[in-house]
Amino acid sequence: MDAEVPAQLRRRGMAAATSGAGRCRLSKVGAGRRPPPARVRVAVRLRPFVDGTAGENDTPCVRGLDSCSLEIANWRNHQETLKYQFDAFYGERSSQQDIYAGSVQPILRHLLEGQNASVLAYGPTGAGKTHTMLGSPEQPGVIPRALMDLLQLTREEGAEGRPWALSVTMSYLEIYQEKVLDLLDPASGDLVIREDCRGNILIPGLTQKPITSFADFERHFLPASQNRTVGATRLNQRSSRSHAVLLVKVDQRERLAPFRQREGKLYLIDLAGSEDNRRTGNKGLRLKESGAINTSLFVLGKVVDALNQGLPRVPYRDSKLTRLLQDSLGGSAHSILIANIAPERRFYLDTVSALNFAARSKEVINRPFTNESLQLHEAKRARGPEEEEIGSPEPPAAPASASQKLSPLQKLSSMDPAMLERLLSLDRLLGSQGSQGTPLLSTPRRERMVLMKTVEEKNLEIERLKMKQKELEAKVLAQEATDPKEKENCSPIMLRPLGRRTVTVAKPLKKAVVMPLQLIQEQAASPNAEIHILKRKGGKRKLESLDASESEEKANDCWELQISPELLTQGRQKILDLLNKGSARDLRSLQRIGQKKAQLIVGWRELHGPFSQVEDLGRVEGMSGKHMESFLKANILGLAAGLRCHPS
Ligand SMILES: Nc1ncnc2c1ncn2[C@@H]1O[C@H](COP(=O)(O)OP(=O)(O)OP(=O)(O)O)[C@@H](O)[C@H]1O
Repeated sequence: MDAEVPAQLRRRGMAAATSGAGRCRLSKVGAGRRPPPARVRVAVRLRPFVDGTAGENDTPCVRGLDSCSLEIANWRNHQETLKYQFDAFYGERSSQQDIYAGSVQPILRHLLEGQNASVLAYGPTGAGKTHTMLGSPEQPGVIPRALMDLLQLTREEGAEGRPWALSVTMSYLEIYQEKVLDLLDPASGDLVIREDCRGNILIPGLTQKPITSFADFERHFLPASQNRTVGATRLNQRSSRSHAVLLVKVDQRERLAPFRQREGKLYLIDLAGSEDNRRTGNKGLRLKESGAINTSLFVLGKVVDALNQGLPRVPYRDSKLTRLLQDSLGGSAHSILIANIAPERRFYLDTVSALNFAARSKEVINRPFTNESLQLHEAKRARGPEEEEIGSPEPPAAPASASQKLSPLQKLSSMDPAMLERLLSLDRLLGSQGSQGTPLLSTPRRERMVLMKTVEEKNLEIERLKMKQKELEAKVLAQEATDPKEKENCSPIMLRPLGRRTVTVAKPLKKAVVMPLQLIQEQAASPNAEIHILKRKGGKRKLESLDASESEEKANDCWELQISPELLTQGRQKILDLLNKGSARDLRSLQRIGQKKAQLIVGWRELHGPFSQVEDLGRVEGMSGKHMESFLKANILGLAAGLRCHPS
């Protein structure tokens, strides 16, 4: 959320909000009835090109099809688009009132029935979350509109002579790096989330301010938002790197016997922007923040998925955000997730991942959108402007309908290489999920199991082929090594555990020389054998004695060639098994893997399924190319040495 709340929101925002809220259709109904379990509804909002972002020929890479679906260009096949289906889709011409009236206002009445509700704005940075939630003085968003409506409703329902007395309080907090911080009392530090015996979630010590009017709300909300601004300036973009949570509680007390009490909670949440660190290149604090953001968004995805699929276990406790929302997501609570997306081509990847996060279903449509755009333009010209107006029955603010003409989609063929590389890695990721582009998170359980099994079988097949190839290579090289001419220049390379102090080392050969298997086994039987690596000096090769660290450095470039293919494969397999089956604790037994990395690996595995090869580890957050290299070297050499000394 942009921390700065426009000053005019105070007056103009209130007036504008009133115009929307004044026609409030809320009513207090069905109190006391047990409601059916509610799933999380998902809406997508596409923002328009904002000032200065559209190039001369810029067209969106995503467009609405009707009030529930949209399509996005498929970068892999320009003749296809990907169609996504949601509970609601709001196009670029939709107004703040459309989103509020269509997706938020209907759930507010449940608060007066003693039920909870939540509205979450999700999406990449700059896609319009703050605009949707807070808005501007001219276009107030969900927060001012909902507050205006709720306050008006509670005034009416709690008036003298009515059976219930109503009161409203507000709290405002942020979740930053898994810490719960009170924005109404910034000095209070990290707060604890607790659950009472009835399953209600509480934050002891969190400030609650009674509010009876919108002016009251602003009096508390504006300075609290300023608190966030200070943090944002100091910590660089902190505002978009925390989840901002506004909690509004409606308490009801019956005026006459039996003096019942009810409480309804409304969470209005501007989530931190979702991002991919491999693309942003985040380091240090940014990386840490991103880790926390991605973890909590990932858990939120799992929670929404579990609720919508009716799974028996919902992983609320896996992050502070979902723990806080435990009694307001699922059960009898009413929740709406608004995924915000941007039309610009540079956001294409973020848009695809936001849609995959939010999607319940997706299909590929054979639609050559570039041709279609042309036809549309031509048809437009042929029809003339008047006809075009008549042919567009929807009011401008309404979501796109199937009958409406579709705007042309952005051509993705002229994509820059960096973007292409990012897409390729996303594609590999989706490919490794065996999903053919279907988000695994949103795939029904049985289907998911079948997919996982297929992927596993394919991976095994690949592994078998790889091993065969290595064996063949080893055979060829072994023949070369025994060739008398070659023998003059080469001597077998031996490997010993890294811990040895004195070793005989030479510069790695350009040509790999792999010992015959038999010889390796003989050497393995003697654990004290030294490493013999040839070094070329002055055109001749000679053996030199160096200490272990120097040998490690010298052998850096071709360490894999120093190990027999069999040992290499076994070492890799051992690491792979550990990566796929080990707990976070087991994973820490690997070199270069600390507690945080171990947790990230477990998280990645839960999201994407098993690693198909050790190199997949590079997809885990924080595993840079360099880190991967040293990880592989340290672990494979160590394990291979262990295997050689203790062959299983
Ligand atoms: N529907 C919209 N109509 C007009 N302008 C919009 C719309 N959505 C967003 N914008 C504008 O786009 C810009 C970025 O939007 P916004 O700040 O809401 O993004 P955000 O997702 O909250 O980003 P961050 O995560 O960095 O806070 C702002 O200038 C905002 O006014």
